[in-house]
Amino acid sequence: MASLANCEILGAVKIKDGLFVGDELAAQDLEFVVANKVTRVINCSGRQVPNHWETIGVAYLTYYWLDADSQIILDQREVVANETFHFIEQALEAAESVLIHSVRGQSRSCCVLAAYMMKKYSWGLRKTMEFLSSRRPDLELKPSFLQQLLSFERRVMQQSKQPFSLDWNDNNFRGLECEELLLRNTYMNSQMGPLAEIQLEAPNGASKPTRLAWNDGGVDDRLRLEKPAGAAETNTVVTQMVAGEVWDRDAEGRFGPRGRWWFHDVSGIHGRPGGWYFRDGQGGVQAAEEWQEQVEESTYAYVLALEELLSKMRGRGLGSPPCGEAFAAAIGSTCGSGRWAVALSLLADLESQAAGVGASDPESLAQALAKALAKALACAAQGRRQDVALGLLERLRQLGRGAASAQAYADSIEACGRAGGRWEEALALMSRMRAEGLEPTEDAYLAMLSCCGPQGRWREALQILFEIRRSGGHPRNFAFARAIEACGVAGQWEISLRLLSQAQGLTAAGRGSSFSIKGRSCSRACFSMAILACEVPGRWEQALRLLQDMKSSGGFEPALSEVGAAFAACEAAGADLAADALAERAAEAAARFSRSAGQAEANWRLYDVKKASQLWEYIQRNAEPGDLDGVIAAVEEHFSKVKWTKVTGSARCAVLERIVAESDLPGVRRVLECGGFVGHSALCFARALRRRWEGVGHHEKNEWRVWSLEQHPLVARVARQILKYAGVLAPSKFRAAADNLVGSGVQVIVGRSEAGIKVLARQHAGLVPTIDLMYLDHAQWRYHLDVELARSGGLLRRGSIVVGNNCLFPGRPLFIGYGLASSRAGLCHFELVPLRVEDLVEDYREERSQLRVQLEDWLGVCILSKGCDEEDGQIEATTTTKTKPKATTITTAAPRPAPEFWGLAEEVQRVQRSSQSGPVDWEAHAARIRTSLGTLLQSLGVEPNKSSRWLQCAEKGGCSGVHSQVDYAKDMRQEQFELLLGMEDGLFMT
Ligand SMILES: C[S@@+](CC[C@H](N)C(=O)[O-])C[C@H]1O[C@@H](n2cnc3c(N)ncnc32)[C@H](O)[C@@H]1O
Repeated sequence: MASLANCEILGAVKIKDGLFVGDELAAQDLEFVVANKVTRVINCSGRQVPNHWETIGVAYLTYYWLDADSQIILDQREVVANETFHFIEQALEAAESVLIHSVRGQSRSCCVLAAYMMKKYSWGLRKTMEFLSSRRPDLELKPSFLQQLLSFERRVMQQSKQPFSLDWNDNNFRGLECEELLLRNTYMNSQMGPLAEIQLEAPNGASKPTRLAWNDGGVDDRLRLEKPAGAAETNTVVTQMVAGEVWDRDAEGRFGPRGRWWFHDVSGIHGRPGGWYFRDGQGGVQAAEEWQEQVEESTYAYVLALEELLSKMRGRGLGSPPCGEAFAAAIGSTCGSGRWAVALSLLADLESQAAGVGASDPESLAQALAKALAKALACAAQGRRQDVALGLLERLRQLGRGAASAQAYADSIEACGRAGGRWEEALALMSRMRAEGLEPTEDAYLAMLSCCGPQGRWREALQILFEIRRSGGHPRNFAFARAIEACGVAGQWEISLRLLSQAQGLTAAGRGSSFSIKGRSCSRACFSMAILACEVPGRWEQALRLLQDMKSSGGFEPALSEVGAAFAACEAAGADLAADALAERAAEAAARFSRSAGQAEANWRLYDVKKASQLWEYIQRNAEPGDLDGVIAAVEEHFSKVKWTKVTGSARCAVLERIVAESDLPGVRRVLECGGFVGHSALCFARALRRRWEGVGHHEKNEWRVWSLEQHPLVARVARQILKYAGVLAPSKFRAAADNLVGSGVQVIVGRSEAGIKVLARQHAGLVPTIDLMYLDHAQWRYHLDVELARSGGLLRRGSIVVGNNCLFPGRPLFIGYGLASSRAGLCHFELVPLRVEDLVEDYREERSQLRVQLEDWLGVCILSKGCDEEDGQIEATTTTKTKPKATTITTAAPRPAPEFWGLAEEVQRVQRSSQSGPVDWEAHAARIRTSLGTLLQSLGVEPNKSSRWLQCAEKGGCSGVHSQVDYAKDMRQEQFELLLGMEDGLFMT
């Protein structure tokens, strides 16, 4: 008999009297609505399905949710749960009916329905889902909705005054109200029928009888369980059969109760042998290492399965080795999927078992614990959780008997690197490892080099190359690439080039490396790092030659970063010689090169260049030359009405201009911006600076300046054209340094921000700090690092203001973490300025079409309380000249973002990366990051400052012109980021 689970259910399904759940067909079925007296509808898919019957008086509660894992349905404050609950109850009290629908009626709507049932009857989630799936066997809740329901269950249980019913057989059903009793009986009856059978189909479609096949034939042969026969074969049929209480997907991917245990006849999933198996009392087999794969999709199933496994293990006293091993594997898979809290509690559990008196096999428990700790440590390193990793290493050391192995140290060193190049701690680990009699492995050396490279620790990096050789090994390309990077960052370009030729010899000898750096092969990375090493010192001839070698001898097509760095090297040389002609020639050389490199063209982000050029044409058509206000208005009009471009936008610029206008004395006169793009923010700075300084006092004192750093040479060229058209481009022979002002204006510096800052700092050496306002609007990883570069390079003073854009959307968690850490260290005052901005994002449904959304963003504002102009033990003087004031550099360790911020940064990175290759659901991302950052900040007692002094711009009319009002987030319900599609232009500011 075909199981009901195989049926496709169309239309509405009755859950109980007066309550229906359905799909889009049900939503438009007037006959159904009238026949069932449906007077209220909860539309969970307002974007996809219109409110069909509003016009005939049906009341709607509409939500614009996506059927996506990132969608928040059940918010922590229970706004949605309460709203829907009362909406349903009101209809039922009036003996009318309610339809809850989405597009397919299987996920969003069922999530709302489940929350209602749980609240109404005080049922646990499992029981509710069992009931719902008896009514709607094709239930297919998104895993994250289940997770939200799980949290909802916890909250409701805490608040509930009456006991929760978790099971159909709990004893309190006798006292049930008539309605609930009816539901119980309905459910029990449904279990007598065909639903009890779960039929699985073999891949060829033929029905396959369920069968348990133990790989060891039931003889408890661990070896055969570990590596079953046929494990190497691909496409081996995996029979998954269930009996009991665990919820999971079936072979067709349907979610439902699949019994009390998973039984895998695992003879290799896609050719991948299974791992450790846990054999339960009834002879079931749990492939613990397969968990992650199996349950990634379903956190709920995961947690249930884990609980089940644990209680079984506890029941059995964890006595036998397979249990301990399975425990270790479970911890590994838990950490691997980022469920730290679960993993750490598992570890604590295992530790207390191991420490317990009378464990039946303490030796194997200790081994299992060591294995679990090591596994968790490796996962912590991958997850950039240095804090967790070092804690775990310590616990391994305490276990003794070599538990803290060389690999554990290597993983810990890697964690230091991944958590932001914490090379000092990594070095300390290296020495401790040696002190404990452990020889560093190749992994440890490579991890150490990964710490040193980005931090410019070139001496340490060379020392490691030397040690690898001394220990009889051969440094591979990976090691060379990192060492070349370290030398480059430290300005040792000549050593970088020498190392590159050694690495090339290595590749020629066939001793390269299979590793990769940022997705590129290491031999390619060696070239890349060497070209970057030429950027700051302006070694443009070498850079261009390397580009050629890279292609001719390496066979690699240069990408944007490499061509851009060569270009910037040319520009830096041009700037040094104050010769436009040279810069022009260098620019041509780089552009010619990019034209000849097919792949480079693709990587050149021509899309950005095209948009920038379109904007430039629009400005020429719509603004007069020399009319700064007119040019800014044209940029903003183009942004809001014609095409979205990644400019700062007027709401944010209003705040920036206000900062320039109203900053405390001595005031903002010199601005450094990272990420100039077409110069929109630079234009706004120029306008505010002009207003503040021009016409004030003696003309020499009126000068102001903006340095705009932009890595994309072709975009930077467009920016120069626009700035020139607006009449604010600095004269061409304008020196970058601040000591020799010869007029006000904006100077565009081409190249990576870190290079630009170093060039400025070098030219500026020996002078008082000059940057009054630093604006960060480029790559998220660079925000805090560039502030530190500017600070340590002597560019920032006490009272300098640093503003980071996009802190909430798309998110700059590291900058927030850095701001908070600096503020705690007494180095600055930090605040988050909330803004409600309208943005256009590309619609994920129709590629390249645009979606207008209103969303919240935060500007992170740091006001330095200590600059590099201050004498205090942390600062050392470097140079003094007769005519110039003392210059200083800071030698203290930079404040670092706390580890929790790194995970969020990864998340932002993932989304930004995927937006480069395809459409992204930005609204869902906005909602997710709002929740995660909000929760994190709440735990730190921080919240955006709604009464920030920088916010009242529009109200005061302080920043005239095109700005519309800055309306900041007051009502957090609005954070659902409703679509403003269909709203009239001009209603919201841009
Ligand atoms: C959001 S746009 C800046 C918008 C600009 N502030 C405005 O209002 O028009 C970011 C720009 O940063 C540039 N960028 C990204 N990473 C950079 C880096 N490390 N150094 C310099 N520029 C960078 C990108 O090429 C891009 O043009």
